[in-house]
This record gives sequence, C-alpha cells and structure tokens, in this order.
Amino acid sequence: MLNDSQESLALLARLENLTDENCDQAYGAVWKIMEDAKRIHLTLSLGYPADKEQASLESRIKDILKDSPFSGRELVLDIEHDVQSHATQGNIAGLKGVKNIIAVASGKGGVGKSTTTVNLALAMAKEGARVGILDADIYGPSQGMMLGFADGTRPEVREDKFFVPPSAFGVQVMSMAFLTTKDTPVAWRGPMVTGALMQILTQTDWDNLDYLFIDMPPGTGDIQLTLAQKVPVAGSVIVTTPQDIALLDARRGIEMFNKMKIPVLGVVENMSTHICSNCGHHEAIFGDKGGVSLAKEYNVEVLGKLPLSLAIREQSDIGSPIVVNAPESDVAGIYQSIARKLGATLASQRDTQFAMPTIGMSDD
Ligand SMILES: Nc1ncnc2c1ncn2[C@@H]1O[C@H](COP(=O)(O)OP(=O)(O)OP(=O)(O)O)[C@@H](O)[C@H]1O
Repeated sequence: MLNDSQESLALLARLENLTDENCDQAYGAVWKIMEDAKRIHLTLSLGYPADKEQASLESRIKDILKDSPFSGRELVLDIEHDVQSHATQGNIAGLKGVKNIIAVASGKGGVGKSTTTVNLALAMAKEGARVGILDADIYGPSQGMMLGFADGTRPEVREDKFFVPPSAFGVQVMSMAFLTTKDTPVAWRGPMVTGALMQILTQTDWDNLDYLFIDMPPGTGDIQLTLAQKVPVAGSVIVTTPQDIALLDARRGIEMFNKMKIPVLGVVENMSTHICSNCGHHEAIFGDKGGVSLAKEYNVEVLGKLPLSLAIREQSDIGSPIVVNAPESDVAGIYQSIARKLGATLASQRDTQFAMPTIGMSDD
C-alpha cells in the first residue's frame, strides 16, 4: 500500500536528495514509496533512462534504510523512464519514429567524434533507451566498421521507398556507406551530400527511437551548416581534445549551434589524459583544463572526459566498441555516465512537446 506516514515522508525527503552517481543534481520529487510488512518498494521515475544506476542506487538506499524505521525490510527498486520529445530548432517538423535527434559534432577531424558517438549511443541503449545512429560523416563513414558490419552491408528496402536500418548490439544504424561504393561520396559536392543525407534520414524506417545520434561530418563548413538548419535536432554534443587548436575549432562548433538555436547539451573531452599501460599513471599530456574552461565560457556542461586509451581504439577497430566489449571497464563506466548526464540534460530542457511524442511526416 502507498504510505504517507511521517516515517515515509522522512524517507522520501532523504531519497529526493539522492543524485545520480555522476550528476550533481538531486533527483527531486520523482519517488514513490509502497510498502508491506516485509518489503519496501520504491519507484524512481525519470525523464531519461538510467538502468545502469540500479546497483549503485540500491546500495545507497540500503544504507539509508539501515538507520530508518524501515530497517530490515527487503528493498525492491524500480527505475522507470519516459523520454519526451523536445522542440527542434525553429520548430522544424520532427522525424517519424524518432523522439529526439542529437547531433554529435566536432570543430575538426580526428578528435574521436565517431568513436564517442558509437560508444555514447551504445551506452544509452544499455541504460534502457531505444537508440539509433545515423553516420553522416560522409567522407569518412566509420560507424559500420566500428559496429562490426561486413563490407557491402545493405539495408532492406520496404515498400520500395523505406530503408529498414540494420541493427548492431540493439542499436539501429544507417550510413551512407550502406548505400554507396567506397569512392562515390568523395566526388560529391556540398549540396549533393546534404541532399543525400536528408534523403537517408527521412526515408529510413526508424523504429520508435528515444534518441537518434547523428555522427556529423567534422568541421563547421557549408555541409554542417546546412545540416544544422535542416535536420530537426533537439540538441548537440561537441567532442574536442584538450589541445588549444581543437578547442578553437570546438568554439566554432558551439557558435554554429548557438546561431542555429540548437541547444549545446555538453562537451565531451576526448583523449583527455594518457594512462600508462605499464603502471596505470594518468598524465594530462595536453593540459587538463581545456574542455572545462570552454564549457564555462559558453555556459555548457562538460559531460565527461575520456582518456587516450589503447582499448578504445583497438575495440572500435575490431567492430566491438569498448562499451559492449568491456562493459565493466572504467572507460565504459565513463561513457555510461556521459550517456546519463546527456539524457538528464536533455530531459531538463523546458521545451518538451508533451502532446506529441513523435511528429509524423507524410509517407509519400
Ligand atoms: N579516447 C581515445 N583513445 C584512443 N584512441 C582513440 C580515442 N578516441 C578515438 N580514438 C582513435 O582515434 C582515431 C580517430 O577517431 P575517430 O574516427 O572517432 O575520430 P573522428 O573525430 O570521428 O574523425 P573524423 O571526423 O576524421 O572521421 C581512431 O583510430 C580511433 O580509434
């Protein structure tokens, strides 16, 4: 039964002050308590998925219960989530089957944007979300390779007009690489690229996604600008390395999204420290304040920092990214925390379109 006794209210107050292990903000009034003689059943209802918090939360709640009148009762903890669709820039119509599009961008190439996108998407799926990836990094599409798709993979076509995205590790994936030969896009100019990408995006039969991650082409040129204008994006993530030059480029990325009125949900600092594979010593080769000061300057979150890690590279190269290959590793834990923080940041945006979980686009 639902309990509103003094004891329950006191417990509720303590639960409301709990935080996700990686976010500073308290959960607040999102708890429900049910109890019977033997058990206490708690439900945490969030606007983002957080299945991987289960063990940590259970252990922290058990500590709280120990010195409460509920001591000795068995704890049942349910973490529920309901991801809402958020407004897009200029309220462009959303995509059928997709609640939120998140653009992952970098000011320049080679900073680890694709690696971050794939691990972040897989981490989000592990938290319990329905996730897709669109590889829009048209001149160097790498999502297919990182997710272990064989060369020559092609999507099924439904009703002669929709691509059915193939799945890997529970994530739906579309890439220009599934539709072209290796050399095709190299010859394309900007308008062809953006036209083709918009076509893939809208003609893919995305199946009920909470989040679609777009691995954007690196840089802030015409292609990126056009995509930022046309793709109905709920928010963006900027990937940068701590070097000054990458930070300069990252600034341009943030400014581009600001100009388009696309919320920058946070910065991921990649290759942030080097971990010595002999002794485990962490060394901030490029300094350790870059991403943080960038985030401060533009008033955005640092979602997390990834070390320069051999395992990240090797496991992406063999088609099994670290989040699925070594889910218990520290690095996978960082991606999980970034995914939750990203989900929480998007959920806290005030523009939620409560009435329309997905916005239909006509099928013809
Ligand atoms: N944290 C990391 N530690 C070690 N290697 C990494 C890390 N992040 C990415 N890499 C490696 O760096 C290389 C470039 O990464 P990736 O392709 O993700 O960059 P990118 O920014 O998407 O590049 P581009 O935009 O040019 O496609 C890859 O070989 C990748 O495995």
